[in-house]
Amino acid sequence: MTDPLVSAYAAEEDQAAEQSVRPKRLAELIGQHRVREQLDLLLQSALRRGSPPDHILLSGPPGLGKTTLAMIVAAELSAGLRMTSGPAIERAGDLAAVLTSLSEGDVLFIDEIHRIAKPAEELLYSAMEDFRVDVVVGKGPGATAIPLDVEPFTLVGATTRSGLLTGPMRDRFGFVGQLEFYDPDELELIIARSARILDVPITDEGSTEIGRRSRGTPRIANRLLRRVRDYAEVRGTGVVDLAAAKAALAVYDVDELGLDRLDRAVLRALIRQGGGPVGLSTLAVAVGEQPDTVEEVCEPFLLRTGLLARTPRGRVATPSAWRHLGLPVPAGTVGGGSHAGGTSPQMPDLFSLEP
Ligand SMILES: Nc1ncnc2c1ncn2[C@@H]1O[C@H](COP(=O)(O)OP(=O)(O)OP(=O)(O)O)[C@@H](O)[C@H]1O
Ligand SMILES: [Mg+2]
Repeated sequence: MTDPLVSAYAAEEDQAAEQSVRPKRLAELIGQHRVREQLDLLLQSALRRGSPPDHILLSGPPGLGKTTLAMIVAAELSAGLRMTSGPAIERAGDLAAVLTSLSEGDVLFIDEIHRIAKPAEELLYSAMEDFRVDVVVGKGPGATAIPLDVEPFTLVGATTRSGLLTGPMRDRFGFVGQLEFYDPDELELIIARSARILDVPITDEGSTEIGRRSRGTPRIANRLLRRVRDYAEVRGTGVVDLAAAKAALAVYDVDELGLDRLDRAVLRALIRQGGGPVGLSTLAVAVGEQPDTVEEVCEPFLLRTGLLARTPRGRVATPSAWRHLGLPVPAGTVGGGSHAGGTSPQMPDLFSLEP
């Protein structure tokens, strides 16, 4: 099972806690400079023209700010916001009801848009392109399609798996923003900001330590801040400082790189196979998880930190992975010439062990 403490997926506790610390405007957003700049241009020009901007697709691993950005888009446009998700739209009729009730200029946010049902997806195409939907009334030979107008709106779609989107769907977005993992210093700023909002006393060393162990993910950073605060209140001085951060993160089994139990299990499974290559489905079985979770949540971060590499024949553990787990790097096994092309297994850690 995914470790609830460092999992990038939102737990129930997060949902309430996240509301208060969510940045509300583009200017408040920390990090994601590229997407922020691109969105700023898109929204400013739409505001000047006085018409809704192109449809926006946001993609990236869980917890990096897709929902936050969707809310920001609506706020920057001073537009109404409707929120739904792919899995919630089971029938085309569900979607038609949402679409025809939109007001001019509204932002419609569809989370997990890659999981929308096929008939609904096709309805969405015509709504996105022509602001029109055909609603089928009746069944069998007597069924008729009634064309209905949809007010001009902006769709903001979010996906953790842009690779799963169909071509026609992807083509209908005028802007695709790819969210990236955050650097430790950006996470440090996010933690300091959240601490201010939550009225948690914190030192610079405290936010640095939590930031570099937050797995590149603001959701995890905010969650670890709450856990270290608990520790500081119960066993420490009440201040989130370096000592409290180190002690609390040890209690919660968050390692030096912020890897969670599943990340470590993946690395161990690879290493048990001599470092790989191991195929995704075999790897998923070995760690008792869904292949989707391994691919969506674990791999992006392990790739980013240079602990895992993808090769045409499967996933391999890099020498950094062996070292991270405290194991000697076997000569010639990993880091040898076993996989052609791709990333060099010798590449340095992007997140080094030292701050
Ligand atoms: N750039 C940022 N600056 C400050 N805080 C951020 C930023 N991005 C995200 N956060 C915080 O991280 C939390 C998670 O972000 P959000 O819910 O937007 O992630 P998500 O990408 O939608 O995740 P999921 O894929 O699970 O839906 C938010 O509560 C927000 O407070
Ligand atoms: Mg979200």
